[in-house]
Amino acid sequence: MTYEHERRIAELAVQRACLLTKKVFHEKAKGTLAKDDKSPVTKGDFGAQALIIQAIAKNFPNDEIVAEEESSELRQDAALRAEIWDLVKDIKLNDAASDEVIGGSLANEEAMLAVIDQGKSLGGATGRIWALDPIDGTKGFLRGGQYAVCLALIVDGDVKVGVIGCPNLPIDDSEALTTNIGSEQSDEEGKGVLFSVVQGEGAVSRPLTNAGLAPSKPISMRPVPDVSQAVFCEGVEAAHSNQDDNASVAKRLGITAPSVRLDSQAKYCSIARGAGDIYLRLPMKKDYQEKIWDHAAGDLLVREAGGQVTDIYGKRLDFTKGRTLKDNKGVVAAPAALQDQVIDAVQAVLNLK
Ligand SMILES: Nc1ncnc2c1ncn2[C@@H]1O[C@H](COP(=O)(O)O)[C@@H](O)[C@H]1OP(=O)(O)O
Ligand SMILES: [Mg+2]
Ligand SMILES: [Mg+2]
Ligand SMILES: [Mg+2]
Repeated sequence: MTYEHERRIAELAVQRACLLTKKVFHEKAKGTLAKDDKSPVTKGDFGAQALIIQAIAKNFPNDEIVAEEESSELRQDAALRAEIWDLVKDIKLNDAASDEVIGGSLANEEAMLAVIDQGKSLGGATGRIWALDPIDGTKGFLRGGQYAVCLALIVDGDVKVGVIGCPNLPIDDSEALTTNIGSEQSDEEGKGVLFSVVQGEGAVSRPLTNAGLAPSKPISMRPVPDVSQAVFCEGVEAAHSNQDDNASVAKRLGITAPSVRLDSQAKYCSIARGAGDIYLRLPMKKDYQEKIWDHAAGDLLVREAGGQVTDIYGKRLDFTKGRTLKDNKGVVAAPAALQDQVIDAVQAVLNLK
């Protein structure tokens, strides 16, 4: 089937990167730095980016990569660089055949820095471009909450493949509906899900493992007969989306259940498997441009699971504009049958009509 090879490489690469992020998650010192925009980056972000780009470069050497991180801070910090190299050089899938297809050890620290910097593509409307967020929700990762390792393949501006690893999400879909997954200390038994999707082939999930891929099962959004019965998801960080506006939209729709707050693209994953129904990300700042690596995989996952994903104007997310979604504002994702109603409420709350 189309893109099956890309999907498998992406799944294995994300699964292996999750072994590294889980290791860092349990370490007290996560090697946190503040980037120019004040957002945090950790050993986990750099290490996961190196491992995933290595797998893409080995299998698809002509593809471009738009990735969140770059190596300049590490080039000035020998101690941190050595700590990351220590992690990266030892992480392997516990299944030789699986590790082989994404493996081939990096030679040394310098090779690791070079591979991290292969993620500097400017993106755009043509060609094969991977969008990589090695840790989405770094603040959640540092808080002990949800985070996700996210990878998507965009071909001529269209998302074809999406893979998201969520080490702290419950494996059991229904448990996810009843537990306050946003604030729970996690990463124990029963946690860790790998989501994947290919355009036209549907969305699936499987437990994350430390070896080869576990068997997958199809996932879909759950039917919501009446919008007032919907559960909505939103981010934990109040600076990333307008929680007051999100609440006003919910109220307008007659939704009384409290929101489920969780960091990262785990929100797209949750609604795609029926653990919640609507994802609202109403803008905080007029000038913030969402990044393609924060949405590409989740966008396709939700659409293939029976949903629609648009911005606050009801426009599909446009991945042809470079590294950011500069022609979109905010994100609204819902079951296809409810999307118009939700967009109407969003536009009323934001005075857009
Ligand atoms: N002002 C902002 N508005 C929307 N998203 C933001 C803003 N600042 C940072 N982000 C991004 O939101 C994502 C996390 O979303 P959520 O809060 O839903 O988990 C991160 O990728 C984060 O980027 P960064 O990686 O630079 O921190
Ligand atoms: Mg992110
Ligand atoms: Mg990130
Ligand atoms: Mg970040």
